[in-house]
Amino acid sequence: MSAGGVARVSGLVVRRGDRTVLDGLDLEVGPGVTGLLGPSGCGKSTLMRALVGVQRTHGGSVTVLDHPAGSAPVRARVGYVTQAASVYDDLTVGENLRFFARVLDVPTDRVDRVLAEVDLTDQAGDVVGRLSGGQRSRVSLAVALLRRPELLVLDEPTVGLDPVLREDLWRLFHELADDGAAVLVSSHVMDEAERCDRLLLMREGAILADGTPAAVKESAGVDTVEAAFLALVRGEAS
Ligand SMILES: Nc1ncnc2c1ncn2[C@@H]1O[C@H](COP(=O)(O)OP(=O)(O)OP(=O)(O)O)[C@@H](O)[C@H]1O
Repeated sequence: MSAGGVARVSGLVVRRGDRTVLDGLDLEVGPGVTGLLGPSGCGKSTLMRALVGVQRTHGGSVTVLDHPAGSAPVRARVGYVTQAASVYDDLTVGENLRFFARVLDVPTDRVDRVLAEVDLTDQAGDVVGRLSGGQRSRVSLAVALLRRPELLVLDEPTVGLDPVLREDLWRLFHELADDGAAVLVSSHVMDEAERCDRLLLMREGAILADGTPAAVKESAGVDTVEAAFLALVRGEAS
């Protein structure tokens, strides 16, 4: 693995139903905030599931922190937040966090720290079922942060959030990356691209571009990441 590499995908093949979603994909994920951007259905969630070791694969390999993805030595070192909130609606925010801290064998004094990180300290006594969508997704994120993951995989964490909350979350992703985590964030909206240290532009299971937002725009000779994506797609078609 190259210096700083946290996850490495090599020749990955994944079929879902009768469709080959990933067909020999190669990439590495390192420290910093990496954005995985591409249209709905291009395979972002499938790739993320493979990185955390919950996706059946049909070829190639996925290595995380020098171990096979999903294997016992890395499970506690990887955090994964899906699009569906995975917390208990009938418990309060604090009760959820304390419950998961016990299940995950994390000292319960981490709970206050992660609630502050996701800006939910004031909601600690609120029942999750009565929170807004953005607050609920931050509870799931707080659970994922309990074990201080070295690789944090976030599947469309900003969908449906208002601009202020999106801004706050992106700031948090960068703070986590500054603390040393590799943060992989998927999105199907290109306007999130500028917030990433590195971009992976994906289409139909393939990586079209890999680089900083500035480099991706410059190599396509355009001003926005969206225009770069379109130029790359047109270039492929011609
Ligand atoms: N459970 C499933 N069974 C069969 N095919 C599936 C299943 N889940 C996803 N797929 C197919 O796999 C392909 C990739 O889906 P995936 O969820 O990885 O895309 P995505 O880029 O994450 O999309 P989105 O942005 O909408 O979440 C899609 O064509 C989808 O139809």
